[in-house]
Amino acid sequence: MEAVRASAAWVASRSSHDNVDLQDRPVLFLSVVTFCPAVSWWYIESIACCSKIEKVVDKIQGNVPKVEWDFEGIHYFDNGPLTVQYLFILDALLLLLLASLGTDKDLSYDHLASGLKLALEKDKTALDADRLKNYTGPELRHLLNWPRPLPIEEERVRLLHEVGLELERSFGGQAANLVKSAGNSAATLIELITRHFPVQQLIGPCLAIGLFPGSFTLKGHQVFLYKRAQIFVADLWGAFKGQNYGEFHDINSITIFADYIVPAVLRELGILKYGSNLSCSIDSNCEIVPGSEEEMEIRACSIYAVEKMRDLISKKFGKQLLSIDIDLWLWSCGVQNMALSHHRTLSIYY
Ligand SMILES: Nc1nc2c(c(CN[C@H]3C=C[C@H](O)[C@@H]3O)cn2[C@@H]2O[C@H](COP(=O)(O)O)[C@@H](O)[C@H]2O)c(=O)[nH]1
Repeated sequence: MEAVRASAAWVASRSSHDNVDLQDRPVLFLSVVTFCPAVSWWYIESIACCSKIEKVVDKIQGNVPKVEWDFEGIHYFDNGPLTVQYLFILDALLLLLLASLGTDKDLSYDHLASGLKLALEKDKTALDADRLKNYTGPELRHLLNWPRPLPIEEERVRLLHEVGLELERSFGGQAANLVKSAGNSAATLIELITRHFPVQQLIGPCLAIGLFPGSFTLKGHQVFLYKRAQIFVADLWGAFKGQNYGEFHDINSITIFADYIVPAVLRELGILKYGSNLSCSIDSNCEIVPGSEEEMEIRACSIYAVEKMRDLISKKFGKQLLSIDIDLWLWSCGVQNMALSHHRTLSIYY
């Protein structure tokens, strides 16, 4: 997504040393980097890259370990439209709740993925649009086999209703039709998702747009992350192995999905370096305010760093990697490292 790349580069270019330092950050060009992607990238490309990113790229010799989609064995897959419906609902429900401020993790990604899988195995109509429109909180709990009220249950139920309604209104009730109408273009699919599933909400200082939230405003600039919508595309690509519903001619336009895990892995690798205040907040589990400069910088610099890594791998080793593959590698490392210290933001817009 060019919009994601350009805005991540813009945030990276103006990120303060006090928060996130990328070492090869284009600080000098702060005032000239604009939203015009061509201009942004020209300036950023002119930065000599002799940083930690290069060291990491050299160390792995441009070889990113291949991580298979569903390496955890928790997703539903039947090679057809029901899988598309499943992935769409799963990604719509990925309201991250950083459990963070508290102690234990409530309803993790694994719970959601395997809960919905089990529900579909029991009843193939469980995710039909007319059912989605009518679920109540307790019914959703039952569907997910979750013993107590879900975290932010009302919000999840509201989102399910919206998904059901819009799928019915515009796509004959089927997420597979939404995917078909994108004509094998990842960028078009993301555009369709953010256009058809809009919800405007003001949270803290930032405006999050979309049931699949796409953009945030930072100092008057729109910053695009498209995390969940891009994850949906990546899930289709991974599940269907680039065929059928997973065939996208522009899959290389997808960036990483800026969550809280990938930045923590990049920090561990030394690619992201946080200033002392931010380091201190993260290491002592303090909340990072949603929509704050710190949060945006952490997420956008992660996108920028991985794009840089990808470019370097291409230049030095002649390999064209997808950001999706780098993301899955980093993410899978992160989820397996329980001791990883990550930023904690209490937000449903992840
Ligand atoms: N960057 C990135 N972030 C990802 C994923 C995935 C799942 N990808 C699937 C695709 C193939 C594999 O087999 C994976 O299962 C989830 N997440 C995010 O992690 C968070 C987990 O929250 P919690 O469990 O509550 O702590 C949540 O924000 C969720 O949105 C990914 O791939 N990359």
